[in-house]
Amino acid sequence: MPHLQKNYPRIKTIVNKVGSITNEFRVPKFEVLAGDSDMVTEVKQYGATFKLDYSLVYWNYRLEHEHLRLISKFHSEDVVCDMFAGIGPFAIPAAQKGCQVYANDLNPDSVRYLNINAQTNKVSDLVRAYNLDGRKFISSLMEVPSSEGCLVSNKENLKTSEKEDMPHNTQIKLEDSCLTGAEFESNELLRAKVEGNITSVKRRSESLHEENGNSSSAGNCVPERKKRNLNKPVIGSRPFSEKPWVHIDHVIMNLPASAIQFLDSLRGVINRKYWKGSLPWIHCYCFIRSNETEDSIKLVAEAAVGACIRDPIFHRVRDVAPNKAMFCLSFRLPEEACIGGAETPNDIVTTL
Ligand SMILES: C[S@@+](CC[C@H](N)C(=O)[O-])C[C@H]1O[C@@H](n2cnc3c(N)ncnc32)[C@H](O)[C@@H]1O
Repeated sequence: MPHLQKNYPRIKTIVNKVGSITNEFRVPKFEVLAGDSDMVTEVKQYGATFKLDYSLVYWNYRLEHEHLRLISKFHSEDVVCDMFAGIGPFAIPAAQKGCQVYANDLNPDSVRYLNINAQTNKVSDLVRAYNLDGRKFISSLMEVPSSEGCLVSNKENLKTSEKEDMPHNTQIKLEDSCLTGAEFESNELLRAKVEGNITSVKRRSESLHEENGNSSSAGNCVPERKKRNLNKPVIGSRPFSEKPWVHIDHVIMNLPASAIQFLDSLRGVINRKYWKGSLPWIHCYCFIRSNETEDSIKLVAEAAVGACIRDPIFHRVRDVAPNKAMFCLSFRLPEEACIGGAETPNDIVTTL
């Protein structure tokens, strides 16, 4: 077979996916049909190279077009937050475009490869990687530090019934969980972090968004381009915005089986007093079964964020089974979901 000859000897292992994915990290099980049992490999998507271990992390080559579609909506100066980043198929190309990316995954192996891939693709300066549960990640990221004059956590401003268990000192926890590739490789440093000997990872303080002022492009998925010095080269040329609580343009939530249940973590985390410019676009992936509709999914999302969602955009990503399709629900976070935003309406229907 000519194509086999062409690929030989690069193909070292042939595997077959077995069973369905049930584990938290969405890692499929494979049986080795031929070759090495080592499942570390390299793949390419739209000019980026990704190293991964198929036996340890999630990877789905079928999402290439979707990764590209979403990134095409971003502008080079956008700040992106990827709650379930995996090994970086959104984060790396977004950073290659010039975006600053806060990328998180609960799977430590995914974070390790995310950092390796950021280095390989020369975008380490624009990617901050975290190893936290998605909820903790977003609440920590949005926490206004006391040095900014905010003495209580954002969640403290919510009604008691809406409070979640907020970890004390979340800012320190967030910094402790932000690991560069080199740090991840260093067991000693990791141990020191766990033991609390190191409380922060050095951060550059300048905020890109302080100079941007207010801008808004409600109803349009492509945010307005912000003013900046166009003489500056895009990639790696500016300090990373270290104040995520001041502005983020996009939040990516690609965990289709349950991302919609994480939407409540966006409720009451943004404090309008500190936030500059328009609210972020949320890109929440979900499955829609034949007994569900876009309207029913919208109601679930509204109940989670505690506010009406205006002009949602549903994009069909792919069919995953005869009665089940993967969608991306994109919407701008409503003002009512923020502290100091418009008042939360109490007439939201929560039943399906
Ligand atoms: C469907 S994969 C998507 C990965 C990547 N964004 C992509 O498009 O290929 C979902 C990822 O979410 C991670 N994950 C699962 N539960 C999580 C949680 N509670 N908090 C953060 N990440 C989680 C998994 O480890 C997995 O890497």
